[in-house]
Formats: sequence, structure tokens, C-alpha cells
Amino acid sequence: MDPVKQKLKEVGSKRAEQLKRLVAEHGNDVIQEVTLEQVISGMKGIVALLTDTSSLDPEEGIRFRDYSIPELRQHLPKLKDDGEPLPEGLFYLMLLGEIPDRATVDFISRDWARRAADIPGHAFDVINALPKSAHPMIQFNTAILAMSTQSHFRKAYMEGMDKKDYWDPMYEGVNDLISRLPVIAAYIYRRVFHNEKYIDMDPSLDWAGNLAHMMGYDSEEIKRLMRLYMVLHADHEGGNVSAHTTHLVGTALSNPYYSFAAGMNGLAGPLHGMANQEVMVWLEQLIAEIGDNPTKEQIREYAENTLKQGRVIPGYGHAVLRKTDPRFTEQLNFANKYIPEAPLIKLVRNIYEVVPDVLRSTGKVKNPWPNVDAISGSLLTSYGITEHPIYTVLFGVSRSLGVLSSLIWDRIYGQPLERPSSKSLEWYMKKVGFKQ
Ligand SMILES: CC(=O)SCCNC(=O)CCNC(=O)[C@H](O)C(C)(C)COP(=O)(O)OP(=O)(O)OC[C@H]1O[C@@H](n2cnc3c(N)ncnc32)[C@H](O)[C@@H]1OP(=O)(O)O
Ligand SMILES: O=C([O-])CC(=O)C(=O)O
Repeated sequence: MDPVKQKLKEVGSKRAEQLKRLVAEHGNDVIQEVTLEQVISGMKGIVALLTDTSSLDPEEGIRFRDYSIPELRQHLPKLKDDGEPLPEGLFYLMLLGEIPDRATVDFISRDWARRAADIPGHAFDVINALPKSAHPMIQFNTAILAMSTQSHFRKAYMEGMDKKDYWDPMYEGVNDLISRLPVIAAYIYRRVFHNEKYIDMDPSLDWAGNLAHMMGYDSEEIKRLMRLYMVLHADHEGGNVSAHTTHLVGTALSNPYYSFAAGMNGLAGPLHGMANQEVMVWLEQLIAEIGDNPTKEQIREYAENTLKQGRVIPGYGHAVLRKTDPRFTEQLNFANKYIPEAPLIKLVRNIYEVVPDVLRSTGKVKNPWPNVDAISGSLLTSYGITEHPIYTVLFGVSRSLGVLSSLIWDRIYGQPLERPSSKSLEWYMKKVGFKQ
């Protein structure tokens, strides 16, 4: 048996038992009070989900199974000592709660390369049936759904599998799906932006290195950047739109392809993953209007104008974070180390000095600081990956690591159908004694 799966079986059965006991012994304990405002403001701050893969602190940012990003970069296996951690290792950490050794990471790389070779031809046919002008996220999601014809989970369910074993076909499907996403993403990229000049997978490469290779980038620098990108975007606890949606749809026992496609539809929204493309549109407009070397005063004016038009400044603000996103900082450190003079990076740095003040002065923005999307596109563009519409697809490839390892755990825990209650405005008014 696959050693990762074997280990998961041992760890999983113990934790599933613990959860059962916890609910049996403490099911009626009160854990939180909820205000009307929390409900109406998008359930912010309401603890309502069980997710082990990562947790988010408003001040400190993300921790993957208790490891901060700098700690991950220190401890996860790398191809070279001065390189970036391999995303395969992060997948293992999120799935199993411990740092893998290099041999285990190599096993996952090889396993994914093997699985990626079996993508059904119709996944490419449905992409080809779409106009090239269809946004890459439309093409990406269509292909994900098309691949669900191969779902182990659906097959096992139809054959009447005992529900305590659901995690097993879910594990298989999740690994198939993760392994294939770089191939699909690169195919869409080459189709839309490089005249359909496709590049075959190199099964000797790691998962992220292969993505760079299939997109047409074989330099070590871009592979390193891709590994960093894939690690940083992988997870952000369970309440963000893509993770929550994947989980929600999964609770209906939809297969991993359906569940993940649902999450990706959320990622494609401009307030979530698509913000990485929106940032580039905002920057391009700024450059078109003012020039590529704007003063801080000009940036301030441009940002204020955006707000006057009733629009958001993309890449800034967050639903949970109340400080600069460490994923922004990590990318900025990377840029400062390798490409400090890149014009877009200079612009990002200048914007960082101006926009928080502009947002603070509105008096309503809860977090005026940059999030992950404020720099990711500028970094990719500075390395020559200039086609902005592909950025959310790259985010999606990375996000699969977190939300799909959580989906396996959902089935290990036997999480039931998610079904909160909804009430009318009249109900809320009555509940709090509101006088009309
Ligand atoms: C990977 C990710 O998903 S990271 C987030 C990516 N998204 C973006 O960068 C888009 C820009 N940012 C935003 O729109 C928001 O900050 C969000 C969607 C990320 C968070 O939204 P919320 O939790 O509702 O933010 P918050 O509670 O601070 O909102 C309060 C007000 O400030 C506004 N606001 C928040 N951020 C911004 C911003 N960057 N620019 C302008 N206004 C903003 C909100 O629109 C809201 O206005 P309203 O009361 O008139 O409706
Ligand atoms: O946490 C959130 O709501 C959004 C976010 O940054 C992410 O999903 O990466």
C-alpha cells in the first residue's frame, strides 16, 4: 500500500474516534455567542467549521499545521538547500500533521507524475470546445468537471461502499486531481497565450517544477518562484470562499471534482482569488494614466479616485487579517532578494507606503494592509509570466493542496451534510425587539 495512505489510515482512525468522543461528551457545551452583525456581515468571526490543515490568526497570519511560513521554508524538504520548499511536502504536512522526509516527498512527486499521465482525452476536448477568449478560469473549471468521469469516489458510492471507507476513494481521487491540475493549467496557458504550442510533462520533475516547464519556463529561477507560489497559496484555514465552498459541496457527498470545481468558481470572484488579476488591471491603469514612475502623491490621488468611484483597491484589505499578510511579505522578501530593481516591484513597494493611509482614512476598512494578491501578479510579470488572466488558475492549482486534503479529512471524520438555518428580516427584527 501507498505509505502516505497507510499512515493516514492509522492517524485518521484515531482522530475520527477522538472527534466522536468529543461530541458525545461535550456536544452540548456552548463555545461562542453570535451577534446579529456577525451574521449579516458574512458570518465573520463565527467559528463554525472543523479544519485541521491550517489556521489563521488576524495578527500573525497563516500557520500550516502550526508552522508559520518562515518555519515551513526552514523545515520542509527542498531540492536544493538554497531553494524553496517542495509543495508536495506541504501537502503531506497538511494531510498528516508532520514534516515529511525527502524520500516521502520524492514518493509523492513520482506518484503524482504517474497519476498525471492518465488524464482522459475528453478533458482536453472540452477545453478545445471553448473559445480561446473564454477566461482561463472557465476553461480550468470545465476541465475539472469533465475529469469527474474518472471519479473513484462516485464509483465506490454507486457500488454501495460502507461510508466509513469513503475516505479511501476520496484519497485516490484527490491525488489524481491534484496531480493533473498543473497539466490542465499549462495546457490552457499554452492554448490561449502561446499558439497551442503544447509542452509535454517531464515525469522526472517535481509537481511545481513541471508546471513551470509545461508553461514554457525552464529556468531554475522560475521553477523556484513557482514552488514558492504553490506553497504560499495552498491554504488559508477553512472559512475562505474556496475552502468553505469545496467543503460545503463535499458534505453532499459530491465527488472531489465537483467539490473542487465549486470552490474554484468562488476563487474566480474578484474579491477572492481573481483579485490577483484585478491588481494588475489596477496597476496597468495607473501606469497608463500617470506613467510607470508615479510619485507617492500621484499614487495617493489615484487610490483616492478609485474609492470615489465606489470601487475597492484590489490586493488590500482582508476578512480576517488585521496586519500585512505574511504571504505578501514573503513574496516581497523574495523579490527584494532576487529582483530588487524590477520596476513593478518598486511600484508595489511605493503603493505599500501610501495605500494603507488612504484606506485608513475612510474610517470603515477594517484592514488597510496588503494581502497576498497585492504582489503575486507583479512578481510573476517581472519574471516574464505576463499573461494576467492565468494568475487565478495558478492560485487554483495551489489551493487544491489545502482544500482537497481537508476534503479527505471531512470523509475521515464522517462530517455530515452542512445545512445552517436562514431567517427573514422580520425574524431578525423580532428577535432583537426592533421598533419599526
Ligand atoms: C486571496 C484573497 O481572497 S485575499 C482578498 C482579495 N481581495 C481583494 O484584494 C479585494 C479588495 N479587498 C476587499 O474587497 C475586502 O477587503 C475583502 C473582500 C477582502 C474583505 O471584505 P470585508 O471583510 O467585508 O472587509 P471590511 O469589513 O474591511 O469592509 C468594510 C468596508 O470597507 C470596504 N473595503 C474593504 N477593503 C477595501 C479595499 N481594499 N478598498 C476599498 N474598500 C475596501 C468594504 O468594501 C466595506 O465597504 P462598505 O461598508 O461600503 O460595504
Ligand atoms: O482567507 C480568506 O478569506 C481569503 C484568503 O486570503 C485566502 O483564501 O487565501
